[in-house]
Amino acid sequence: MIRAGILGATGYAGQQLAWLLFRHPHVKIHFLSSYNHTDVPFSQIYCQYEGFIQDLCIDIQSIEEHLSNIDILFIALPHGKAFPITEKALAYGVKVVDLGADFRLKSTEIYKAWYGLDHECSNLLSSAVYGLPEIHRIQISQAQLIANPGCYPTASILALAPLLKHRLIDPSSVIIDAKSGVSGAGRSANIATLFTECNESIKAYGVAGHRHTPEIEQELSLIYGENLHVSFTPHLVPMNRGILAACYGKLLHKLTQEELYEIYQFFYKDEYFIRIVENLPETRWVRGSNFCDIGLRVDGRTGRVIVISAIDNLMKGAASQAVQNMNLLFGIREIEGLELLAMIP
Ligand SMILES: NC(=O)C1=CN([C@@H]2O[C@H](COP(=O)(O)OP(=O)(O)OC[C@H]3O[C@@H](n4cnc5c(N)ncnc54)[C@H](OP(=O)(O)O)[C@@H]3O)[C@@H](O)[C@H]2O)C=CC1
Ligand SMILES: CC(=O)N[C@@H](CCC(=O)OP(=O)(O)O)C(=O)O
Repeated sequence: MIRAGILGATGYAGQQLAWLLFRHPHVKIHFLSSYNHTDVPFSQIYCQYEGFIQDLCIDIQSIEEHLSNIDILFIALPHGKAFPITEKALAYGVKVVDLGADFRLKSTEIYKAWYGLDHECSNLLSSAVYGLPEIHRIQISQAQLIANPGCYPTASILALAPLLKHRLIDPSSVIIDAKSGVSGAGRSANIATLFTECNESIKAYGVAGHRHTPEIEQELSLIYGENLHVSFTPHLVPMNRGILAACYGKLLHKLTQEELYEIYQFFYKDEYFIRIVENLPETRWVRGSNFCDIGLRVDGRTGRVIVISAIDNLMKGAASQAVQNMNLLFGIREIEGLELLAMIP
């Protein structure tokens, strides 16, 4: 059995991960940790797990003494909180999957510019692998430290990768217009995510400055083979879960929709979790699952292609992608524990 610990299990991403690991046939949860709910049963914080996950949440400060008893540590903490514990866990030979952003960006200057924090573990950045299995599968399987991607970057990169890999669009023309459910903002109290502040309303935020922009650019530049910039605008929509990304690019050659569908189907032909769909994706079709659904349309009038992708931000955008990465790290079936997950329309 793989012995796992979760730091930040009481957050939205952490609790979703706890449930996936609890049901995983090869995993035993060794500890769940919390910042504000120490010694409280997990099932009292998330009552849907009553009768299943009864563990007491341990104090985040005390987890060092548990490192010798686990094989993998999942970190689901706010940005800037993963540094010291990651170093300690790796020193114990524990594999680490960080669901936050602390190891996603390869440049410490870019991290500082977008997160406003000094990077405390620049020595680990060259060995950290960006955990998007459909793009970096081999590197993930050989890594010790995985930087689990952000939710918007997961949806955006998967939607645009075939177009940029095959150089089918002008890289300077890329626009990503994305919408997220409110759980993407986490469980901590925040006026912007109060029911009355975001129900029955849609708003753009982080315009021309959202911190997922450099993450998307870093990964799309790698795929394209040259540095590129994107315009990325996220929106908060009044639903609990889900991300829908509409990605635009100017086609460099005349291609029909059918030809582009064939290119996408071939690009993702071996990917269980990517579904290329004729009907445009909707968040309800991927809710509770690790799927990323992708559909597209060619606008012959403007010469643009519009690719739409949908994921569940707490699943493929966070927890189930972390499990997919763990499966690769331990050489077990990539879809183990992730197939037939409830899809709740
Ligand atoms: N929500 C999402 O859709 C996604 C989230 N992520 C990333 O996952 C990580 C967790 O996000 P999410 O679950 O949404 O966040 P939440 O705010 O819901 O949870 C944060 C967790 O961290 C703990 N915590 C809060 N403050 C501190 C602190 N100062 N020091 C140590 N621990 C602290 C909380 O403990 P307590 O409950 O006891 O307060 C809780 O367990 C973040 O890095 C986020 O960016 C990534 C992709 C998607
Ligand atoms: C709706 C909402 O607020 N979403 C979050 C993104 C959540 C995510 O993917 O997070 P990390 O990069 O923080 O891990 C945001 O825009 O900041």
